[in-house]
Amino acid sequence: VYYWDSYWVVRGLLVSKMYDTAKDIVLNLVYLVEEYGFVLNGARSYYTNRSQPPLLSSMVLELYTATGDLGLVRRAFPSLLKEHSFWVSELHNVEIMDNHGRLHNLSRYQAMWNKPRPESATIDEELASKLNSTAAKEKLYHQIASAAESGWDFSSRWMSNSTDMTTLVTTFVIPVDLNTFICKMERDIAVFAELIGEKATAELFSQASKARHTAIESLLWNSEMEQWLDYWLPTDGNCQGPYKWESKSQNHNIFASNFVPLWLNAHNSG
Ligand SMILES: OC[C@H]1O[C@H](O[C@H]2O[C@H](CO)[C@@H](O)[C@H](O)[C@H]2O)[C@H](O)[C@@H](O)[C@@H]1O
Repeated sequence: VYYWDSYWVVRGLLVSKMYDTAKDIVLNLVYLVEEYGFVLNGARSYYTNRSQPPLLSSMVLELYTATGDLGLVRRAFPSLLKEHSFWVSELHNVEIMDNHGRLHNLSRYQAMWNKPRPESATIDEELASKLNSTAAKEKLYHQIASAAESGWDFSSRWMSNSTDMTTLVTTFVIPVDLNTFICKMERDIAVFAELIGEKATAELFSQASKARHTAIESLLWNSEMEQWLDYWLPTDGNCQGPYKWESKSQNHNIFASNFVPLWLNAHNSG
């Protein structure tokens, strides 16, 4: 099982009316949250240091929409809350102040790893051999694993120099797609909370989704290009923030991820 691949697998299974199989995949992912606190990149022991683009709530929603299985919603609900905590924890959260002095919270990818990926150790060591110090190599391994968490391994999206993989700076990028997925997760949790009668939680997550939507529109939207752009933090900092937003820090390159807010329709319903 791979995390974000499962989203499309589940959609395919639902189209094929294989509801039980789709549900079992979702329950496998729920189990990973129960066991590890987040959905692993994949169900293998060497993937315990990172997740992947968070689409579990979307899978639960697709299943509920197709089958009306409220039992599944109840079963998955605590895990969705737990997964949300993981994505807004100190590890992933960054505070940025906009031009009007308003503080926003957005998330970035960050693996808990600074060694070669066991599944691709030779490739990673070969790349790191271009660097001199152990510290520089460990930083590179950390950035490689974080890029793997993004599911975009490996895109120039995460590189300061698009032709040199040793310049990966994944953890310094605030990604459009990740924040859209979390915004949708918050909206989905609000819907589920309403369904199971948890009014206070529904209100909390509806507010959280609106706040992230505002952050995405304030910091990532580019009105001249009419698309959302990844935002780059200064790579010489410690990445804790709060950072002061600067228009020059938006990445003006065009990636499919710039349009993810359209795909999820997150721009309309906040
Ligand atoms: O289709 C599964 C995934 O395949 C790619 O990434 C995976 O393989 C990498 C190398 O073995 C590994 O380091 C990474 O953590 C895995 O996720 C692909 O880039 C992913 O998008 C995809 O989900």
